[in-house]
Amino acid sequence: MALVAARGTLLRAGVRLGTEAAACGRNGTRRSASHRVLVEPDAAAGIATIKFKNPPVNSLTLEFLTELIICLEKLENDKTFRGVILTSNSPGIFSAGLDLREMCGKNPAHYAEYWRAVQELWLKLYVSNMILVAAINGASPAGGCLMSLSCDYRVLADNPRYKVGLNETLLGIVAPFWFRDTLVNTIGHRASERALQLGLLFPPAEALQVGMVDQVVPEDQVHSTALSVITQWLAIPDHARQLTKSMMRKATTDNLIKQREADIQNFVSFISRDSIQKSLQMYIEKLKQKKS
Ligand SMILES: CC/C=C\CC/C=C/CC(=O)SCCNC(=O)CCNC(=O)[C@H](O)C(C)(C)COP(=O)(O)OP(=O)(O)OC[C@H]1O[C@@H](n2cnc3c(N)ncnc32)[C@H](O)[C@@H]1OP(=O)(O)O
Repeated sequence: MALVAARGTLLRAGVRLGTEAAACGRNGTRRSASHRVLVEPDAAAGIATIKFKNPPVNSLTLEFLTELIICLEKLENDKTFRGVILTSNSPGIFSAGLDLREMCGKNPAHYAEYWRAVQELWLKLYVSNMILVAAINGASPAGGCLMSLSCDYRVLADNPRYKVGLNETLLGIVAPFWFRDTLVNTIGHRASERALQLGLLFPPAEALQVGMVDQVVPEDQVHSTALSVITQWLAIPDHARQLTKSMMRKATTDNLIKQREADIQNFVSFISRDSIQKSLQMYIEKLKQKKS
């Protein structure tokens, strides 16, 4: 049902599915997946690199989310690809997380459609049968960080400006339980409690220390490191690795699946509150003022 909704959004957005299907195909040459998602397939290696291309900051707009979901689904169904690297086409910004404009000044039906797409992306990433490695080549707050936490391994470029973390409280909003669970599963309960309450954004050395990322490497080695990690993981028999991943992660995704509609309703009523709308607007203003 979610994918049908996602396809509906794409068609409304004027994205041609035929073009996108071709883009996630198995040719060894670089192709453009859609407007916002580039896929570089290496069929011989069984690895595809997905590059986010939603300027200026790769924020997760509904259209971008939808394109990512469909692209991941196509790769998942194409047995050529056993590993995927997620990275940004614009070094400096991995992803600014959820698009604030999707959560501001819209109607409840829009918020519901948007949140369903956010849930769907997380579900696709978190229990993917493929090996997912995040090559984090830029800042990655909130939803951007969630995407990387949903991968199997994270490589972060060593640049003090590239902070990662779930900073929702700084916006006056609350990370939902499945964001929390993803973080807890990665860095443990105590570190998550502190990070979530304070909305901490960790620079590379701290991110490594707390376990938000698995490796910090010089900026120009992020992709090659991700590639060599995937190559190591590819040596493990797929069925054993996949069943183990599922055993580790399924309870967390089942928890959302069984209360998915309630989670959407909760998001819609929370985000529609006047006080939350004001907080978000103030935050957007602060981002604008930072420039002037
Ligand atoms: C019950 C559950 C309820 C709620 C849960 C909701 C969960 C939400 C999770 C989220 O993901 S919320 C989003 C959190 N994201 C952020 O806090 C990131 C904010 N952005 C930044 O910190 C910075 O923009 C950056 C570090 C990513 C990049 O910095 P820089 O390169 O200096 O770019 P600018 O700040 O100048 O931004 C350029 C441009 O982009 C706009 N923008 C930035 N982030 C977002 C965003 N998340 N959504 C939409 N638009 C964004 C920014 O306003 C600028 O726009 P201009 O029009 O001024 O050019």
